[in-house]
Amino acid sequence: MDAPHIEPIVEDPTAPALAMRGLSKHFGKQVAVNNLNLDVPRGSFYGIVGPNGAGKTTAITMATGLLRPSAGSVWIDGLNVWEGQGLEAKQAYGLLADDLPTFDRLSGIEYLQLLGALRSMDEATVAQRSESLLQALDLEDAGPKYIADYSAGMTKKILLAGAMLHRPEVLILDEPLEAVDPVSARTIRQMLSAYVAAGRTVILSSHVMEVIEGLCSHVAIIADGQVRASGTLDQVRMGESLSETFIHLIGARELDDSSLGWLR
Ligand SMILES: Nc1ncnc2c1ncn2[C@@H]1O[C@H](COP(=O)(O)OP(=O)(O)OP(=O)(O)O)[C@@H](O)[C@H]1O
Repeated sequence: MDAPHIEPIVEDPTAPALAMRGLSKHFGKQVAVNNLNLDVPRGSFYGIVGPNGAGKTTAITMATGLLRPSAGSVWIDGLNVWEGQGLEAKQAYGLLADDLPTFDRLSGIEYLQLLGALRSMDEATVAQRSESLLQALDLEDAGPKYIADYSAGMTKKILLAGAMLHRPEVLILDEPLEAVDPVSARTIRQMLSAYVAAGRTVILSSHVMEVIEGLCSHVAIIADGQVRASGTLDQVRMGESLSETFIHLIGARELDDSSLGWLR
């Protein structure tokens, strides 16, 4: 296999939609993210993949100002997240991640109203956008109900609606299609593609290579807290499927049949 493509980072970190420079995170002796450098070009649909424990969630959490890095800097939409522009940066992105608070005792509609108020949006715009998002995501009936009573897929969809409500420049989504039924998944794919077509940036992390290959223009493979390959989908795949590239880069592990003989 040829050397993997790693797209060089640009000189001006305010130019990309998201720029990570020398980003590191240590949890005691555990190095979760290790001097990570990555640019997400504006207007791209950017996939982030990597094995379990690669550091994807930690990097995203630091990039969005929710977890302080041990070292390094992050710019979102040209705004320095950790050095003085964190509040402005929070207006510039929308985030869907598993451990976000969902305010279970609010209904879906109230949750969107709360987010709208926190983002200083006017009520009429919030109402109009909420209605169209709930309709598109097949949550019309669920809208007045407590989020505590939502299924996993419904919760994912209301979090997605919340991330999109203020029409951010950069949408960052950790496994947005997980637990979502195929009809809703198709709608979400169409919504995200339209979002990118309108000139905004979507960053998506997923373990499902077909999702990344079907949607993304660019991809980064992350392992051990570092970028192992990055660039356009074709630059990274180098004529293979993304799944094959991933396995070549990360290394396949063969099942040790003898130690699992008891399963038979
Ligand atoms: N709060 C924490 N305390 C200690 N270690 C942590 C913490 N959060 C993450 N880690 C460790 O950091 C490493 C990276 O974890 P992270 O959740 O970022 O990986 P990931 O790529 O998102 O994995 P997955 O694909 O399984 O979601 C792992 O080894 C994990 O155990």
